[in-house]
Amino acid sequence: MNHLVKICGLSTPETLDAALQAGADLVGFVRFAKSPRHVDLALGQKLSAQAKGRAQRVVLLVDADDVAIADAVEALAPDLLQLHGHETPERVAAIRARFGRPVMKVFGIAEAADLAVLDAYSDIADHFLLDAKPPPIAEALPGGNGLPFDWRLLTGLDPRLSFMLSGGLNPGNVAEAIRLTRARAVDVSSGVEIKPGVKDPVKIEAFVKAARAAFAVPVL
Ligand SMILES: O=C(O)c1ccccc1NCC(=O)[C@H](O)[C@H](O)COP(=O)(O)O
Repeated sequence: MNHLVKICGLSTPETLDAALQAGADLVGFVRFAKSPRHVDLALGQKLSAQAKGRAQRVVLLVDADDVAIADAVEALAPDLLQLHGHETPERVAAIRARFGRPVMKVFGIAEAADLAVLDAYSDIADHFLLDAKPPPIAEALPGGNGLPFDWRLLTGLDPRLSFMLSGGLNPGNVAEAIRLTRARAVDVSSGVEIKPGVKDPVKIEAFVKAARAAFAVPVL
């Protein structure tokens, strides 16, 4: 995974266009009914068609069953499935085999011990996304909470490990996050919004620019 910027939770043609114009490499569509960013199948299909050939299209699912995944794959024809729930290595392998799409498994990080589980997925998931663990309150979403985790937890990771960084990133902090973690790919949702579920084209452009500038700084 090399120098990629993903804008997640896009749900209107206008903000999707802003992400594409800004040069996002990946665009994410959330399929999780409780989310303010959830897209139904008809809207998801329309947005995905708009992004086709311009960015990698990612469908985000949370502990989805095969029927829900099949519906999303048929309607949105994603390039990548982002699994944002508690999917076991066996479940990730089964989804990958059944749906024939690369899979990005998400890991919630709050402490060093949370990184230990990555090993179990290393031969199974195509990509890792390291996100903040959701806050321990009943109404918290599994992701998209705009909360960063302590990026210093990643400094001990094997430098060959490729991962996408997310959780509370925004145009103002993404450069520091890249510098500290040496992430080669970043993902944002809340940090480019005016309020939950409402993306801001100006913030989207600023985020992509800030990430690209930070990626251009040589790693020492
Ligand atoms: O965005 C949502 O509403 C959402 C719902 C359920 C699972 C995941 C969700 N979002 C994930 C993301 O948008 C990102 O991959 C990641 O969590 C970063 O989000 P943020 O901290 O808001 O930038």
